[in-house]
Amino acid sequence: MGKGRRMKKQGPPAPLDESKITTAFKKRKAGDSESASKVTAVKKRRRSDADEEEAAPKKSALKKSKSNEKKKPVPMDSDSEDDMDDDEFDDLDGISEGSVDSQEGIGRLSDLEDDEDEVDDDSVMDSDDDDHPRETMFSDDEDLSDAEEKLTAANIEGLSRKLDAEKKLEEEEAEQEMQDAMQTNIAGDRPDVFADQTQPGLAPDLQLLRQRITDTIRILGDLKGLGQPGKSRADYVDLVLDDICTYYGYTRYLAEKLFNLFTPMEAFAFFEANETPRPVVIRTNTLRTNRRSLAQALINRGVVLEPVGKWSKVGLQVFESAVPLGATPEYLAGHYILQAASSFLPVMALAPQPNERVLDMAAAPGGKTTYMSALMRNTGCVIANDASKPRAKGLIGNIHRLGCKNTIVTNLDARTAFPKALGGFDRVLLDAPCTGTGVISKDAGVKTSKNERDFLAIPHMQRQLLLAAIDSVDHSSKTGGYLVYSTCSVTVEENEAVVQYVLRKRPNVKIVDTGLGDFGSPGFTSYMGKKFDAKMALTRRYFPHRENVDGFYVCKLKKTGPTPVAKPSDDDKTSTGSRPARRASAQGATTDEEIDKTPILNEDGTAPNLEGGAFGPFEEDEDAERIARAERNRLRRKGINPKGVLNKPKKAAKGQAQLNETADSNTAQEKTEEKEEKPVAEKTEKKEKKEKKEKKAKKAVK
Ligand SMILES: C[S@@+](CC[C@H](N)C(=O)[O-])C[C@H]1O[C@@H](n2cnc3c(N)ncnc32)[C@H](O)[C@@H]1O
Repeated sequence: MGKGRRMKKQGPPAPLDESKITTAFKKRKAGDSESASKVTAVKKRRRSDADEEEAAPKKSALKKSKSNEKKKPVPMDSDSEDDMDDDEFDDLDGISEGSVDSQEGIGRLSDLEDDEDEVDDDSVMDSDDDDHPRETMFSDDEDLSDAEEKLTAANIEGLSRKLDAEKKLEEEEAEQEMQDAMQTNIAGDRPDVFADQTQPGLAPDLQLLRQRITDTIRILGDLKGLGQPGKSRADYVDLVLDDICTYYGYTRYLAEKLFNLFTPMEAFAFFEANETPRPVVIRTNTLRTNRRSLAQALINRGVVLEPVGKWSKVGLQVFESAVPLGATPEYLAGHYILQAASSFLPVMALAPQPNERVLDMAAAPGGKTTYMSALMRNTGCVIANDASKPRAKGLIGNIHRLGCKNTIVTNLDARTAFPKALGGFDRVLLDAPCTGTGVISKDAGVKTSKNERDFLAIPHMQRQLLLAAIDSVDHSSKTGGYLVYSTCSVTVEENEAVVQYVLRKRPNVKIVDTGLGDFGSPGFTSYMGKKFDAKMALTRRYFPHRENVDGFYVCKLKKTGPTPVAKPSDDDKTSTGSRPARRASAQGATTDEEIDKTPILNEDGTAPNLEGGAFGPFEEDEDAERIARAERNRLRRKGINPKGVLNKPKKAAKGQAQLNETADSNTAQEKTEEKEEKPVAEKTEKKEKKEKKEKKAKKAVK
């Protein structure tokens, strides 16, 4: 499967099978990928030239603008909106809608108002029966398909027949090549992957390394048949992990964590997918235009695109562009935003409705805020919060550019600000700061920058934020009462484990269907011996190698009852209380009068067991102890006696301080603001080493 072909469609793929993965093996044979993409680009160019000839009468108007333009691979100002520079947003501040009107192509754009009846109906709804997945939420998309298919046909006509034939041929060749390779490998009955490949003084031969990875993975799939006598599964896993680290450049810690999420074969496909960029996608801003008009305008500028897939009514996948997508008049006029396809999903799951009161807890740079605002048709109110001031500025830039008028930006730490400052929302989105293991193709730095400490500190912050999110929802909302938790990470610690934690702390929430249909895979219901809530299967996971989108996790929760008003001592940790209750307190009413005391029952009608922390505040000590335990284990693994290194009485407090600091800065999105902090034990180790050195030096002097 070539890169271009993989980018062509983003719909739900067939379940991953071995043949797909073996094709992936082929794709990244040393030096292949670049030439493959070039070939694809050339093919596309050829294809679109042919298209132009075929569709000549239809496209005479388009041809004029296109004839002298040579198609180029999508140039952009940034990979996606999530990665935009603040400067870029600042540049947009001075641009008014009026000023854009004088620019090229605006004749078409000014017609948009007449097209009101054609504006894509991109509204989304909650599932009627929360516990049972709806048939599909995408069926109404089909109404548009006629018009859009014509448009797409004008743009990418000819992609099909000729390409299909080429594709078939390529696939047959690939299959044959793979078969040949497998035969060669299998022929020497049990491949000896442990034979030393290194040549003294030379860097590892990447091709040999790659071959050994594929061999080892194959052996792991049939250890009995292909394994060497005396070698265990652990030996092979150890070897393949070492090779993965060398070949792809991961730390051993992260490679192992990611490897453990999949079968060895699938893990390889995941690591491979992280080496290639995901398709470029733009989201139509339906506050300003509709997808058809936008596509037409961009086609006129030489952009090759098509609808992203049946699952979205507003997404356009861009294959090639003669112009930078972050600088077209349509972009500047706010007709679209560069936004990764998977980041549409949390908003679609939340399904904000017109006139609701919605909170976006961690909103910058605003891809999801502005989508929510569009779904609400600029009615109601979206509170868009972000703890980072520079990022909040970018958020404001996007809100202005996209014409969102129902949005208020706040710059608060959502862990403590909500619901204290504001609460009682109909819906809350928590698109949490995370380690970014789902977006390694965009930020390869994640491969080496995320360590054990991050995987404790970041989930710690995520748990705090999610409790605050739950407490900010009005369970009695007539239209909502929902919240969505999402991350762009694929690790269990940041996803299912966080949700499991809040289910224990807040029996007044339950997991409901995301409404995202079959796209993606169900969340894990167990992992490494840990069992999660059975409904965790209703949460959705998205992977680069399965859906060809950024890795993402989406969980939708419904608040079923009030969060009791916090005890005064709890207030500073995590404030709680529903809007009616807090309003009552503010008005001097006794909370007894106002609080809905209807007991929250289990699904089977029995009373829940509230012992062991239910409705408790966020437990700092519990987490600090968790961190300290992990630190002790880490030291033991290194052969260091933790007792000698860690100062017991101080460690919890230090661990906590360290946690909070890390949580503030150490996110994938804020990597530029990251501070280098050394863990307590590391610092102590260094100090000890320094002292030893000094002693040695003194001895030497004597
Ligand atoms: C994944 S990004 C959000 C992306 C955004 N939802 C979008 O679609 O464009 C996470 C954001 O969380 C913010 N953040 C980190 N800690 C926070 C906190 N304690 N309170 C609020 N926001 C926080 C970061 O500044 C970052 O912008």
